[in-house]
Amino acid sequence: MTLIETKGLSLRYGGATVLRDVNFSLSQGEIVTIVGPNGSGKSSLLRALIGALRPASGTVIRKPGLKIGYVPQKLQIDGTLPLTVRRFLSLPVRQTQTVTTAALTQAGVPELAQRQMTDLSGGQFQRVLLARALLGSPDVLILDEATQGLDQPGAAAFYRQIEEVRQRTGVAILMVSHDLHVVMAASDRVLCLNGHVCCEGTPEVVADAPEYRALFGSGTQGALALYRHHHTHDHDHGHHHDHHECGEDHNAG
Ligand SMILES: Nc1ncnc2c1ncn2[C@@H]1O[C@H](COP(=O)(O)OP(=O)(O)OP(=O)(O)O)[C@@H](O)[C@H]1O
Repeated sequence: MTLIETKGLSLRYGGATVLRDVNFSLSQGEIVTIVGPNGSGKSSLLRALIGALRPASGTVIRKPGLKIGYVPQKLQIDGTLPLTVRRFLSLPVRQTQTVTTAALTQAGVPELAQRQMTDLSGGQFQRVLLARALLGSPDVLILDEATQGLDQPGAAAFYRQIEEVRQRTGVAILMVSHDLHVVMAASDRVLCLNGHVCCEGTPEVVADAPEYRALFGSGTQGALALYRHHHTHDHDHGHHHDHHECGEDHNAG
């Protein structure tokens, strides 16, 4: 079932078009990653999908009643305020202990409930943000560079947790990431942006695409083989592995 879809979506800030003609869809249970160089329109696409940015042309279609959980890149917490993890999860909407415990368990960190937010490591903090996004059982989880600042094992562990959540709950996951190696391995489908959709498909197809290699080089191939784990499920989304010509100037190499 399609949860979110864009048709011919173009986005503009003032007179500048930052993304044009994006046809994209996210189905139930899918993990899709958006990659692309800095300024290629990744965050703008996320903002359009959650309704925070109006299309210049084209449409965004969300399934009626769609619930979206959002994991931001970072969140500033006032270091002078004592705030336990459990209380943080109860802001701004009060949650029962059962609900917060369940969310923390899903995020893989049930033991953190009584800890102070300011005492958490980067990886633990991101797990708590994940738990917060899972409150209310979303249909879609959107993560905007949620592993920024984590080392590679930390990022890999975070993505494994996401995969586990997906398997347990069937939530669809859309993420923006610069951790190309890890992300490619954790995704069903990758969307490579550069002001438009450069290429799209399974991680293997995208890593092989000349458009992707022009942007990122060919170094991800080996890492991909190393990190790739096998999904036992099978999705039939009917997506094509599209390759488009990249009109932008590539920063080759
Ligand atoms: N509020 C804004 N007003 C004007 N221009 C903006 C605004 N937000 C983003 N842009 C521009 O739109 C383009 C796309 O930005 P966006 O943040 O979507 O890229 P990105 O792919 O997420 O980049 P990064 O990887 O650096 O986070 C950039 O050229 C950026 O400068």
